[in-house]
Amino acid sequence: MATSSARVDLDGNTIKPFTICMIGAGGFIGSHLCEKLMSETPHTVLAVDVYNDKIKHLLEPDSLPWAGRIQFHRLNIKNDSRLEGLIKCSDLTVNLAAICTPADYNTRPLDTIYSNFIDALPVVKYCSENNKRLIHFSTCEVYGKTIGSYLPKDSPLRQDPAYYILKEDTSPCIFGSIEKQRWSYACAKQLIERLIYAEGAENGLEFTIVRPFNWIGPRMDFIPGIDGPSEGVPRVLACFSNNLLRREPLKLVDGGESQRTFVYIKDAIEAVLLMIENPGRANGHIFNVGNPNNEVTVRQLAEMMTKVNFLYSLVYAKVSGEDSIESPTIDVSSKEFYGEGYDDSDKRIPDMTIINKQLGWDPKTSLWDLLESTLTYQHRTYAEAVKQSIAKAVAN
Ligand SMILES: NC(=O)c1ccc[n+]([C@@H]2O[C@H](COP(=O)([O-])OP(=O)(O)OC[C@H]3O[C@@H](n4cnc5c(N)ncnc54)[C@H](O)[C@@H]3O)[C@@H](O)[C@H]2O)c1
Ligand SMILES: O=c1ccn([C@@H]2O[C@H](COP(=O)(O)OP(=O)(O)O[C@H]3OC[C@@H](O)[C@H](O)[C@H]3O)[C@@H](O)[C@H]2O)c(=O)[nH]1
Repeated sequence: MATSSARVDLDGNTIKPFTICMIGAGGFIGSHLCEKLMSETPHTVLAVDVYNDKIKHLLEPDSLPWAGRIQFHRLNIKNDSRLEGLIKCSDLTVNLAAICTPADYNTRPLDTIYSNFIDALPVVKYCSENNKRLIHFSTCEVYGKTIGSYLPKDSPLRQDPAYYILKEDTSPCIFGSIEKQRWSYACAKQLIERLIYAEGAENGLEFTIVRPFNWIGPRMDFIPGIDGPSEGVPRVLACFSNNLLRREPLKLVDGGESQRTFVYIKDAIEAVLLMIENPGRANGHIFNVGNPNNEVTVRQLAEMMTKVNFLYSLVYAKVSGEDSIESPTIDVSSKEFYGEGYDDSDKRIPDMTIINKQLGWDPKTSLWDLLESTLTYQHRTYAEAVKQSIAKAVAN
C-alpha cells in the first residue's frame, strides 16, 4: 500500500509523485517493476506493451488500492503514432521493449536487430526532443566475452580479475565474428547505448542505461506448450523449470561450462526504483545490476535446480523419495540446441563500484534462496497444467 507520508530520496529530498511511460511493462521485469511502483510509491504508470497477461492482476479490479495510477496501452512501438504522445505526457520513460531470448538471436537476427536498435530510435528521439528523462534497458551481453577467454586455457592470468571483471567505464565489448549471429542482439544493444550516450553528450538528453546480469524469478518467459509455443526456447531458468516439471533430462549446451551470475528479480527491482527516484545520482550513468556472489556454471545451476526441485517434491508434492526421480542432465551441442551461428559469453561478473557509489545498492538474495522461491512459484503455477498436457499426449 503506498503510504501517504512523503517519501525522500537518497539525499533527503521529498519525492513528488510523477508519471512513468513504461514500454515493455507487460514483460518479466516490467511486471515486477509495475508491482513495486504500485505497492510502494505514489507514481503513475502508463504501461505500454502488446501483451498484458503478466500485469492483469494489477489492472483489475477497480477496487485495487492503486486503481487509476496504472493505465494499460496496448501498442506496438514499431508503428504506433500514440507513442510520442505517451512519452510527452510522462516525466520519465523506461524502455524495456526487446526481443531478448538467445534462441532468437541467430535464428531471427533481423527481427532481433530491428527490435533492439531500430525500434528504440523513436523512443530516444521523442525523449530528447521533449526533454524527457530516459531509463533504457541494455544488457550485460554488451560485454560479450571476457579478455581472459582469449588466454591459453592453462594461463594463470585467467584467475586475474583484470581479465574477467566487467566494468561499465573501462571494459571493452568483445563479440564473435559476423557469422556468429548470436551477437546480433548484443551489437544492437551496444549501438543504441552509443546513440543514447551521444544524445546525452550533444543534446543534453538525461539518460540512465541499465545492464542487467541475468535477473531471474517468477514470471520469467514461459513454459513451452503451456503459456508459450511448444517449440519455443525460453531462457535457461524456464528451460530447466520445464525439464524438471516434465521430468525430462536438463539439456546442457556444450556441456554447460559457461558461467553466469544470477540476481533475484526483487533485489534488482530495488536498484531500478533507486534510479527512478534519484535522477541526480542516476542521470548520465550506465549501471551493472547483478550479483557477483551468485556465480555458477550452467551445469552447477542445473544440479542446484534439480536439488531444490527434489526437496520441493518431497515437502510439498507429497511424494516419497523413491517416486520423485532426480532429473539427470544430458550434454547437447549448441548447433543442435540453437542452430548455426550460436556463440556464448564465457563469464559474467559485474563490477559493482559505480552502482554502490551512486545508489548504495547491493543484492541480498543467495542463488539457493532465489531458486527455492522461484521453483515454488513454477510448481504452483504450472505443475497441474503440465500433468494435464502429458496425460493428453499419452492419451493421443
Ligand atoms: N531478464 C534479464 O535477465 C535481462 C538481462 C539483460 C537484459 N535484459 C533487458 O531487459 C529488458 C526487459 O527484459 P525482460 O526479461 O523483461 O524481457 P521480456 O521479454 O519478458 O519483456 C519484454 C517486453 O517488451 C515487449 N515488447 C517487445 N517488443 C515490443 C514492441 N515493439 N512494442 C511493444 N512492446 C514490445 C514484449 O511484449 C515484452 O512484454 C529487455 O530490453 C532485455 O534486453 C533483461
Ligand atoms: O536449456 C538450456 C538453456 C540455456 N542453456 C545455457 O544457459 C546459458 C544461459 O542461457 P540463457 O538463455 O539464460 O541466456 P544468456 O544468459 O546467454 O543471455 C541472456 O541473458 C542476458 C539478457 O540479455 C538476455 O535475456 C539473454 O541474452 C547459456 O550458456 C545457454 O547456452 C543451457 O545449457 N540449456
